Amino acid sequence: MNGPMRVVPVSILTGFLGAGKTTLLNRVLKDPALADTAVIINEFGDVSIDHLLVEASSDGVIELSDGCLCCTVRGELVDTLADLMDRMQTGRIKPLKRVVIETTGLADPAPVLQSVLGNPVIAQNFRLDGVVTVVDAVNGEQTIANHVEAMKQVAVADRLVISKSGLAKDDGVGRLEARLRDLNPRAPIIDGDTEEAGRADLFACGLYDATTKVADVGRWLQDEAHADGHGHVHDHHHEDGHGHGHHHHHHDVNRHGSDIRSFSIVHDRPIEPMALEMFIDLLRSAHGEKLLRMKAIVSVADNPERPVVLHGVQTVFHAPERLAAWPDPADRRTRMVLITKGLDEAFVRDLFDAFTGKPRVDRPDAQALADNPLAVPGMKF
Ligand SMILES: Nc1nc2c(ncn2[C@@H]2O[C@H](COP(=O)(O)OP(=O)(O)OP(=O)(O)O)[C@@H](O)[C@H]2O)c(=O)[nH]1
Repeated sequence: MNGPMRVVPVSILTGFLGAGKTTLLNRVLKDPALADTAVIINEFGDVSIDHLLVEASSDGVIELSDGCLCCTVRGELVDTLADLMDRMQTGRIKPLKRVVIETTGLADPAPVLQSVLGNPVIAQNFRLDGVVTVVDAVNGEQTIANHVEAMKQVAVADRLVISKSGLAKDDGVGRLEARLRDLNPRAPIIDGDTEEAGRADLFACGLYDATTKVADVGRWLQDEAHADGHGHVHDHHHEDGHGHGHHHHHHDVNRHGSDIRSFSIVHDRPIEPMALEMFIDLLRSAHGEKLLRMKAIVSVADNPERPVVLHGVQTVFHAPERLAAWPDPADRRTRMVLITKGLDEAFVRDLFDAFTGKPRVDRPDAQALADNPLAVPGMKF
């Protein structure tokens, strides 16, 4: 050990699926004041895309394996923080000024906070500095009403950032602000489009203090601390007996509702633009409510050298983005991660196969699907 270490502030960046966490993080990370920040990201889905999209130097981003931070990989978070400490103390990495943890959109923040606040080893070296919660101006109100995790994410926040205000309907932002105020009277509400939201001090909130939040927050944290009956949170990510890298969705799914599923589609040939457009249109128009999140990096046949990144958040599909090149040139497969609520995986796979021309006797072909009156035009690549 090289003498006493500084206690490193930890910021938690949370917000529901697709709210705009990674977008905000990418902006804030450009602030030179955030040099020497480690970013820990966590993705819900067995094919990860997020690490390809976070624009920090690759060694600054640590990806926790498949599973959700608030349940299956919570132990992994504790291990990761302990490992960072060890590497700093032995001089293998420069002293960190800050750690930012981006949670999955489905994360219940209470157990994540408790991992940092309640673990004695972690608490010696890290302090929880603050929780920044991103709320999407288009879907936010509805999402808070429908998902208890989203409501808790707002209630525990030190700062609330409203994203996508430019896409909201006339009085949408005002109504959302009023709802946020009810749930969290003290946290400043910041418009994500402002310069303020993109500065490093967004994350510098001061020591986390649950007593300044609505009364429920203290109770949630206490409930988590006592969850195992021993007053502290155990590392339970090995409980399925499979060890690292083999976490199973059923833990997460149990916690988040039995009809929430995450699955991925991997395809190794470029996809015709029209086929992709029709697949997305049909999925969105007919099943958008059940599609909590879709994230994809797609090889499109018109220019397979430059993949397209797609983001769907409930019924909203954001404008596709063409990357200049593949983030990892060795892997040029199309990868889609979907998080659905009450939408059958087999159905979505069949739809995808139909549009990408994988023949099967008992399935309608792409033309028949495209003739579906529910399909709406619009997604152009
Ligand atoms: N117009 C607009 N689009 C935004 C804004 N913030 C995010 N987006 C878009 O919303 C989509 C989802 O953004 P992400 O930053 O990936 O959201 P996330 O919260 O990290 O998503 P998950 O990790 O899946 O929960 C992307 O297409 C973004 O470009 C915003 O303030 N305005």
